[in-house]
Amino acid sequence: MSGPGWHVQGAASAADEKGRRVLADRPFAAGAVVLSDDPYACAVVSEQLGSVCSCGCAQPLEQPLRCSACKLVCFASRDHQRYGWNAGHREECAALRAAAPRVPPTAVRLALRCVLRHWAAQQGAAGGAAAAAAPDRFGEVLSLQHHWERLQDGAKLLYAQMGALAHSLLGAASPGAAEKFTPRDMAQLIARYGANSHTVSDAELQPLAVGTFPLGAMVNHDCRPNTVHTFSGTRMVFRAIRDIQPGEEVATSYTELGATRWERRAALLQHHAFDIDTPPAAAGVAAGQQAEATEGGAAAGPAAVAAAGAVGGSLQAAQQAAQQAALQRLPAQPAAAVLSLPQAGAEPAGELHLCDSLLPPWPHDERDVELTAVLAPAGSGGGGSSSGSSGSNTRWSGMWGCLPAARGAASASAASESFGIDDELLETAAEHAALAAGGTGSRAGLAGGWQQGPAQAASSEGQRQAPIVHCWRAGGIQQAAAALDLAARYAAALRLAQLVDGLLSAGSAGTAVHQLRGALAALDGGSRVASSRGAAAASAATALVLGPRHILRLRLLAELHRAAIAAGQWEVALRAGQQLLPLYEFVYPAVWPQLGLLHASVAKLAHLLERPAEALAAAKAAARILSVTHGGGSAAEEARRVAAEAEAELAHGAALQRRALEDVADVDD
Ligand SMILES: C[S@@+](CC[C@H](N)C(=O)[O-])C[C@H]1O[C@@H](n2cnc3c(N)ncnc32)[C@H](O)[C@@H]1O
Repeated sequence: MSGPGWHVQGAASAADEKGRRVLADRPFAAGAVVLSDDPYACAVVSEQLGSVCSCGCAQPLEQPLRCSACKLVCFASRDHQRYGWNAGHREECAALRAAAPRVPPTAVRLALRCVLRHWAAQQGAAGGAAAAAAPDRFGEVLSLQHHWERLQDGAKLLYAQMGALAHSLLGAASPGAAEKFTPRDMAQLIARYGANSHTVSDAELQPLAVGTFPLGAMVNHDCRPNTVHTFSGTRMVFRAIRDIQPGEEVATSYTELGATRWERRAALLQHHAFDIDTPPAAAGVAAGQQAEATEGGAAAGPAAVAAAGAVGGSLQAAQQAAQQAALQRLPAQPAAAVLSLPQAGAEPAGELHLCDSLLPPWPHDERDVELTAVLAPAGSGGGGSSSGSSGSNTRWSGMWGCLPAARGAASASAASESFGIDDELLETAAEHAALAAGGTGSRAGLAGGWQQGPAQAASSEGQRQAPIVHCWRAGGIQQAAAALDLAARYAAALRLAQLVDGLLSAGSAGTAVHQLRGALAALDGGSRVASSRGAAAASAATALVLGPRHILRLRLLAELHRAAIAAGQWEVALRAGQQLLPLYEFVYPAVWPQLGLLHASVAKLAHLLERPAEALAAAKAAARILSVTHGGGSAAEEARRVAAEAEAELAHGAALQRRALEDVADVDD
């Protein structure tokens, strides 16, 4: 496969896990379109079915025209409806009616559209109509990797259940197609989407649809990508975010870059079945060598444990164990001590895991030290374990916590092997898939792959999970009470972050703003969560605070910015946005959609609040970034409009000031 300025190269060998890749054949300057692709099939995400056209254009609707038969999907106009009907909705409509009143998950609807398109192409070919149609790319879709053999049991079960559902609906849509495709075929097609489909989003990164892009899916992942993809309608466009040289691999990011390395690793393992920290595949590699080989070179993580285990046993088993640990965000070293966090109402209490380590106890990169830094006030006696300071605070060490994903599907492997799915499981799978298809994070960047499946199902259960907060400090934990106090504030903030979506959709944005501000103040050493065991000691000991670039601070500020806009609290939103900008500059490439959109949001807020100098600076930055990431388009135009208006306001203000000065001079004369 090749195109103007690029070609797809096959895997170097059978052992080359990266598989096919896109290579540049000529230089591409920053901002240039490298390649683009139309979807073979796409399906509007469940929560947008009433507000986005389902003819295949994914256009937002002002006056939705609902299909009178299935009463589910909508179209932009009669023309779009006619086109959509002939392009596959006729058959899809029968399937949707068969499923009513339930709405099949997005992945199931996408699988139906894909198979129905291929079936129609085959029927057309059989009827001699092939010449009129574009070449059928279904073979390219089938060439995408489903990684079935590497999937976790829970993922296999979910895909098997969705496959069974898709097959039963295919029977209603097209009995002929249902004879050709088995439930297993449908399950493996859906598993392919797990690693290869993309969320079609609008300029603001709001999800509209999910599509399968056979060429777009050839672009591999890199945590330091040289392209970014955005959408023009449903067309997926990859643009260079820096100059690309001939021979260089074209890469994008599949995962949110505003994250620690171990979070990115877990997300890529979960959704794309590859490991960015795979130990060299040679048995007998010493754990120490492994630690040196990790990016950042400082921490022995699960990869090192895997290699150590491999010395005496199976390398593959050790790697799998390491990957399981990575998926659960478990550090390699056992904790030196585990303490219970104070109970928060009816919620499970949570734990603090204390670790004797200077650096994060996972394979990490140099940014992660900043993203997890904990500071102690200078002179408190708590600092000095490492270099670095912020204001009067000095580096104490690090803290990172999460609400662990719920587990429990492990016993399901037998069912998934046999596809003997009972109705109750099918129902659960559909619900999980609906959860997965809805509300996923284009807000969080969704740098690519459709974040779907078990992770979302698990993270929704994660709300009821007890937080685990890891804290590390070299030379043993001398100040457990202070660590416990900060960890309690950390855990409370994690729980709150899980509730923000619910508060916003319940119309309680003001409450979300209030609580988020309280959480940020608490993490900066303001009022603290009382710990029965640690409060007294902590107040006497060092009051630890989060570092200025801590990942939790970034996430809370992003939520505060969003909630304050929803609440119409412009001052709070502007301030949160301005505090967030340097953090985004730290985690994202210099040219990246989230960064451009945040500058644009800050520009609009400053403009609204009549602060033209701030508006102008932010609008110029937004226009510069968005004209690369979005290739101009409405988002960059809007930023340019704000810049022009702010400039005019500044000029007007300067003219008024000049005139006032002249008037004063006249009076003096
Ligand atoms: C969207 S496909 C990319 C095309 C793929 N290489 C192929 O041959 O079909 C995603 C899959 O490519 C592989 N992949 C992508 N980026 C990778 C990376 N940086 N390291 C290892 N494997 C990668 C993984 O198997 C992943 O599930």
